[in-house]
Amino acid sequence: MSSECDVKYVDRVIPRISLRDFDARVDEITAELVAAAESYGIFVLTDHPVPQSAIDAQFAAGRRFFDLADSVKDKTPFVTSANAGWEKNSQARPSTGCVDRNESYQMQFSDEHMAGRWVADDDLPGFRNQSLAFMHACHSLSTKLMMCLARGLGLDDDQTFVNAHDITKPDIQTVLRALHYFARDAAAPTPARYCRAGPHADWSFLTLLFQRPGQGGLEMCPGRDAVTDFGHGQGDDWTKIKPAEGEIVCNIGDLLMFWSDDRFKSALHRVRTPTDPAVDYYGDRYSLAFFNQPNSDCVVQGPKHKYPRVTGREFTQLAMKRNFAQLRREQERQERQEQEQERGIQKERQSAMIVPPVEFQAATSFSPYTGSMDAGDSAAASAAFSMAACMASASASAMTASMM
Ligand SMILES: O=C(O)CCC(=O)C(=O)O
Ligand SMILES: [Fe+2]
Repeated sequence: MSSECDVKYVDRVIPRISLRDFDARVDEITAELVAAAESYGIFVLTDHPVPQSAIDAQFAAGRRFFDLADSVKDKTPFVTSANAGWEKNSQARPSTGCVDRNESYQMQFSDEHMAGRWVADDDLPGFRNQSLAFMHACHSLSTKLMMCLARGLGLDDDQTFVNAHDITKPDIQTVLRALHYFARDAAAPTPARYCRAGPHADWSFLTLLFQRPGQGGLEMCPGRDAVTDFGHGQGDDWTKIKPAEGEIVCNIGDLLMFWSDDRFKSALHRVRTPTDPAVDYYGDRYSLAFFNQPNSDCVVQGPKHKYPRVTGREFTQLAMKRNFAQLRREQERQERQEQEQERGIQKERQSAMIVPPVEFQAATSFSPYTGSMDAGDSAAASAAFSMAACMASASASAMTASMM
């Protein structure tokens, strides 16, 4: 994993697809969606049917939720089995081995998943109805895209994907996630291993992402050839996706990559951690991610049968298993690296003691050895500390990490 500071940027043109006159232009729109899905797997929708007033209202509702005291938000904590509820600084990413520094609230359509997970009307009047209305608008737009993508793949039934995302059934897994990234002081250095959202691909079928103008940070890196490939560290060059009013960023998720036998690409993306006051956004950042996730019982099988047939539930379980195995490998790698660093420091200390330079004996506090050793000590100490913090929160959230 490269650090945020030495990242390479590439100016890619992210496809922009207008949904104007959808019914009349459906073939043209389908061709554009397929081309975008086959290349970067990420595109921007314009002239779509979700009104700006509805987007603004949902951002305002999310803002009201995040402004509540943690003790109130914690009345509806995140649970993995439901993939719903509130969590803070607890989603660990395999790419970083650390938790993302944000809070999020995940909402689902089904009463079964949301039992005890909706914030109470007394705490936030109207929040539930507002959010469900927004989710229906996102779902309705998603069904148009699903129909085009099924046609583009040449499936016999262009409703295959729509039918696999039936929000009236209790086993629907689709999620609206409201996110809040905390403001950082631009004058203070960013702590080691502080990540807004580490590189990842979504497990969903298709994600609709709403950003606020001026609250930048979203970046993408294409190039995963197979859904089984994590891709972290390969082709590590990123492109910024600037937020703009009225636009929706869509990214193909792993499920659609799997379902299309890897023809449609699920893109790596992340939210940049601000480290450079000249270019980065340090303020509070809010976003809304609508993850289309299928019914647990639907059957997933690509037209070319590249991968075995699985149910929606099995796909999610396999993705979680793979994710946590990779997370563990990354955390173990970091632990080994820290132990090696610690051993190197011990060796350096011993050799400094064997041959103490004259100036070291005379003026300890100005010695270059003292200086470098102190610097090493404090770097190692702070790395060890932050790793311990990461490990603690990662294991606390272990299997609670949300599914995207
Ligand atoms: O907040 C964002 O812009 C991206 C969020 C995201 O990628 C996720 O939650 O999976
Ligand atoms: Fe994501």
